[in-house]
Amino acid sequence: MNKQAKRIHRNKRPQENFTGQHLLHSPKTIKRMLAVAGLKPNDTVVDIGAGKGGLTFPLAAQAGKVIAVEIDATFSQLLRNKVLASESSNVSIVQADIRTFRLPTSPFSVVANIPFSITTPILEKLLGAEGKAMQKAVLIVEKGAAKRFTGEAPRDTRLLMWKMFFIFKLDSVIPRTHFAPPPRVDAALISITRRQEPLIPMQEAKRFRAFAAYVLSAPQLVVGEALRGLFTAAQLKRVLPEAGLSRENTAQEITLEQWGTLFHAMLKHVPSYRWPR
Ligand SMILES: C[S@@+](CC[C@H](N)C(=O)[O-])C[C@H]1O[C@@H](n2cnc3c(N)ncnc32)[C@H](O)[C@@H]1O
Repeated sequence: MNKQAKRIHRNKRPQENFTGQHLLHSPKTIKRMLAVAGLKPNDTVVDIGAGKGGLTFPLAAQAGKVIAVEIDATFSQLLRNKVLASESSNVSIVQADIRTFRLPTSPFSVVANIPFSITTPILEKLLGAEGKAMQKAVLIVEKGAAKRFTGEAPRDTRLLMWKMFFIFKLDSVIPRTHFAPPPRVDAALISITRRQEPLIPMQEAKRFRAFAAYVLSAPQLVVGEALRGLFTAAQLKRVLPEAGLSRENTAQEITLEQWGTLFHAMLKHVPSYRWPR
């Protein structure tokens, strides 16, 4: 190694912990997660990234069945030993990468302190087609991500699409000191609950996202203008009041319910060859 390489090597920051092994050691936070989850004795719950079982065993005391998915071989073995030593016959340990694990096909919930670095792939999995049996997720995520997911009127079309099917709520901020070792950022507890009545049909998710991208391509544009390429002037006169919008509202002000109404209006009134793709 030459001098310069040596200097770079010495100055390098400690390697980022991509497996996010920040174990939760706060009984208060665990209790709060259980309260938000509101599990019933017959429920199936998936613990993503079970670690040493800080959440797994409290979950097993409340749910019918717990599936604990953990990528780390040492943690998985430790969990198996804990299951053998305990009375928790309702816990299955699966050593796997959550990204390739097959989700249950009958109704289930998720309660987990997930590795922050794969938050998006986890949400894509849970909230997409594979997660069609997922009823509710109670998750610890990075605080910044939690604020973004639970903010009003998102401009991110994927998040907007998810919100047609799920209600996102910020529960509480969790200080980094509740984890060992503490992560570099604070965390937050969120819940994601499947809507009883989705705002748009499930099979239209992709089409909705294209519609949202079209309308939000200029978020500060007033809706009358943003929708002019799709609806005729006469249609807009009826559609906007139906959605509770005035011409002066901007595209970024459209609420979730209004998105649903506008999308339904497009399906009903606009010929399909003009739908955004
Ligand atoms: C933030 S820790 C949570 C551990 C435990 N649930 C707790 O709260 O104490 C995240 C856990 O996810 C595991 N993990 C990381 N990447 C994973 C993946 N792709 N699939 C499954 N588990 C993963 C880590 O090994 C770690 O145990």
